[in-house]
Amino acid sequence: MFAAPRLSAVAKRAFSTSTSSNAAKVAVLGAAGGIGQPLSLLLKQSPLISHLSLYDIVNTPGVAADLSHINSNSKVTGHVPENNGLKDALTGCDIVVIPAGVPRKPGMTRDDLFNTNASIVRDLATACAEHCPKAHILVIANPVNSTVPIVAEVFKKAKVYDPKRLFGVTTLDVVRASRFVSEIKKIPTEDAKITVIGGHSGVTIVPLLSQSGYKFTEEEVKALTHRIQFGGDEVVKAKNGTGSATLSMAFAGARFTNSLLEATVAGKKNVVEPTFVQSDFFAKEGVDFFATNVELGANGVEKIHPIGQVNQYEQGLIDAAVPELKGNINKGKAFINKA
Ligand SMILES: NC(=O)c1ccc[n+]([C@@H]2O[C@H](COP(=O)([O-])OP(=O)(O)OC[C@H]3O[C@@H](n4cnc5c(N)ncnc54)[C@H](O)[C@@H]3O)[C@@H](O)[C@H]2O)c1
Ligand SMILES: O=C(O)C[C@H](O)C(=O)O
Repeated sequence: MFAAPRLSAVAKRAFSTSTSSNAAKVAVLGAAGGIGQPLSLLLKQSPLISHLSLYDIVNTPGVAADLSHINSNSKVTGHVPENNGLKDALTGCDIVVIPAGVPRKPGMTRDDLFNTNASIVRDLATACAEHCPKAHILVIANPVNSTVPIVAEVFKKAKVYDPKRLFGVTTLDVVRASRFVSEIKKIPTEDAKITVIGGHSGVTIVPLLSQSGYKFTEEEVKALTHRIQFGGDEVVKAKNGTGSATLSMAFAGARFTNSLLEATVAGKKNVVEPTFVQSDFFAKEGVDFFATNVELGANGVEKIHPIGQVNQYEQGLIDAAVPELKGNINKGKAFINKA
């Protein structure tokens, strides 16, 4: 059973007066996949979506027909590549969520997915730049540290890049951090708000436990940090060759999409989510994308929150993350800008 999305009073008000002008067209690209299906189910419950547009290279007509029987108010359409399917899926979109791409198997890093997923994301981004250049693009496909710069470069080439509208979805890292800390501290998850910064792979995932308001032993900090950084591997190992996190990712992807809808469609203020966006914290080191808490507004990124105070251990984590991030980001950029 999937949890219903959290609806704020603002979203409920928008629902009660729902018209097409205060609800959005949202596309999910890769909608028939392990993440795509449960994510689409969760999004079907949003009163802030008027049209849920599902695209995949296979099986979306069936997924769309199934979801379309749910008696929430959004229309659902399914699209495959034939007959201009991608164009129809994207035209008029306000938000595009991209979980299209292959997942890891045991023994692989996220970077090992680059060879397959870079071209999938490039081609989908090219279509977005053409058919919905003003849409907010939410990238789930791994390696996020490289696929987000790929989308940026494609949009730059098409002269439609707006850094306020491009997001790497790193929500799963804070969802995990909250759950893992709540288990150790025996507190409700809503009281375990953990800031996670950096990127979305291994050592680039940097939890700032010192900012949580809780005290941890040195041993707890090391164990928790490792578990948050490598939480994805736990799932990949347990799934034993059949994929990576899908259900928790769908939950996290829906949380981020719903937050963006609340900020962009319902006009809610002070909506803050962690996300991997263009930012200049480490521009001097050649790192122009970085995940931090970001306030979302009508046009996407409203305000990038500062990293805040970190302790010596966390500074060491940041120092390890930055060069790795630089390599991942440059790899994505080079893929688009190669001769
Ligand atoms: N950002 C994160 O936190 C996070 C978390 C979990 C997984 N992921 C990543 O999300 C991606 C998807 O994972 P999954 O488990 O859903 O995989 P999956 O294989 O179950 O689903 C991927 C879907 O993408 C579709 N697809 C492939 N090429 C496509 C194209 N050109 N256009 C449209 N659709 C296409 C496939 O047909 C498939 O239905 C992976 O890259 C995975 O690593 C990211
Ligand atoms: O671990 C993976 O490959 C998928 C995802 O990035 C995750 O964090 O679960």
